[in-house]
Amino acid sequence: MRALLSVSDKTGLLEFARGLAELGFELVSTGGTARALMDAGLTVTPVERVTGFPEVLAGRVKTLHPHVHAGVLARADQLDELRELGVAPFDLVAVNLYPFERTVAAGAGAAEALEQIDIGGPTLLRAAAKNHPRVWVVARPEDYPAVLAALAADDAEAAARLRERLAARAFAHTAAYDAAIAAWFSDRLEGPFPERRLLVLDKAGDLRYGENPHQAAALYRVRGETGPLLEAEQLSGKAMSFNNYGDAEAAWNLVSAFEEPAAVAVKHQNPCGAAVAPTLAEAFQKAHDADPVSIFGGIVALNRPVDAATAEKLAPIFLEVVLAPEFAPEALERLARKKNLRLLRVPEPARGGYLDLRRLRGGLLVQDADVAPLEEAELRVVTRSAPSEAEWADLRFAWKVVRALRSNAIALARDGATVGLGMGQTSRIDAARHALEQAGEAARGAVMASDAFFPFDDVVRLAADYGVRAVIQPGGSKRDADSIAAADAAGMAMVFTGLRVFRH
Ligand SMILES: NC(=O)c1ncn([C@@H]2O[C@H](COP(=O)(O)O)[C@@H](O)[C@H]2O)c1NC=O
Repeated sequence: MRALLSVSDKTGLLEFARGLAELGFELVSTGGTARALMDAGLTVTPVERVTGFPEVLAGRVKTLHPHVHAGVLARADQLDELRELGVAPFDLVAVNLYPFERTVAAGAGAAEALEQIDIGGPTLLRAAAKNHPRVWVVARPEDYPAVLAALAADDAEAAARLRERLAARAFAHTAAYDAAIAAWFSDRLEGPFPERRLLVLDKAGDLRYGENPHQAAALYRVRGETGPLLEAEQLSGKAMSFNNYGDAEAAWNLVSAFEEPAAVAVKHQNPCGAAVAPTLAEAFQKAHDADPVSIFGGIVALNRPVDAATAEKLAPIFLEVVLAPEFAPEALERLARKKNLRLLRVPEPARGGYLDLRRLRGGLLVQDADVAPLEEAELRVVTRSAPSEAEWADLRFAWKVVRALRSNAIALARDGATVGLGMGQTSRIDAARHALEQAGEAARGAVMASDAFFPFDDVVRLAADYGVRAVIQPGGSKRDADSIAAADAAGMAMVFTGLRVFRH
């Protein structure tokens, strides 16, 4: 039996090769792999001896030769033909590829990136995978132990099943490799919306179920991307559910928008309370008090390490998930006592652009994620009175919150905390009504943010009736003048952002 070993990542190589040698395999290898094996005292046939041709062009051509590929591709019923050609068969191919993705992620230039496009390796993997009824193909070091075990066992059927699984993995591996190369070209030549985009999804784990118990679900990573929830470390509690992930991401996105200590509670993708304060414990208390009913069973995101004081406030409340950049040991000890509460340490604030993908049946809507900052230079006071300093702070705060709500959305805030939220309504006046009714007396002296312009002056008039003092909204309606006049009549200040922030 003969094995061809040609690997860039030499993890586990020596143990694997030793195991193969003990099973009676002759080992054939390319330059660096052969050297590593020989240095470890193993007997190796250099691939040049098989091809009768040196490795040339700085490694661009090593295994690309009929004496290699005929040996890999010959079916069991073609071995006589192979013998007549004077070519010996290969029974196993273990190849892993030049690290193209890692090289370009490290900022390599075009010339270096091109050199890292493996040609011979994928060719070998595809050939061996095609011929899996006879040949073993091993593309990942983590598969070495299973292959050795199957070779040592006397179960031809189980071995054939494993060879088929390995073949499927090898084709997925080379396809993903080519997808990374294609993405590298298209990013450089076509930008984020190329004619064809190849998404590679790697399973991160099965989920117990989807949005509802009758829906099966799993979590996947998008190859080449990272994200706060994908990088998060679960410190305690039950496994995260499908809905937990969605809600935790929504909470993390909003809490990451604040510089000062902040707390955000989310239910069903929408914040139900958000607040900033000099300390995290105060911020959480304010976010909780914003809607002490809805937070029940909610998800809380905090943008500072959770200290003992905050943990004391979190502990009595039934929550699904708490996520934060860190947990102090006392806080962890206190909260981990609650077995059902999931605690997530999230290393990175959610910052920077990414592509937002939304599924249609048979299609995908792709857009830049809405991370555009509020441009101070774009802010325009359009009323006779301007916001006070405290109102400005609340307007900026409310604007961040309204962006996180499903449209149509209205957020009311006061003293760095939400006091009323209206979201997911089909009319803006209904969103306003919901927010104002929820706030009640707390609307007096509060500020209001709207995710899109006011088509009529009704929202402003209603807000004035409740005592709202200042409004922030994109502006741009045909009837802006009516809303401005209503604000002026009530002595309210109004600021235009020039930026619409729908979330559908
Ligand atoms: N050109 C070839 O014929 C060729 N054959 C195998 N390789 C790659 O060479 C690497 C191993 O090289 P070495 O054994 O010299 O460290 C592997 O990643 C393998 O995928 C090749 N290199 C690139 O295409």
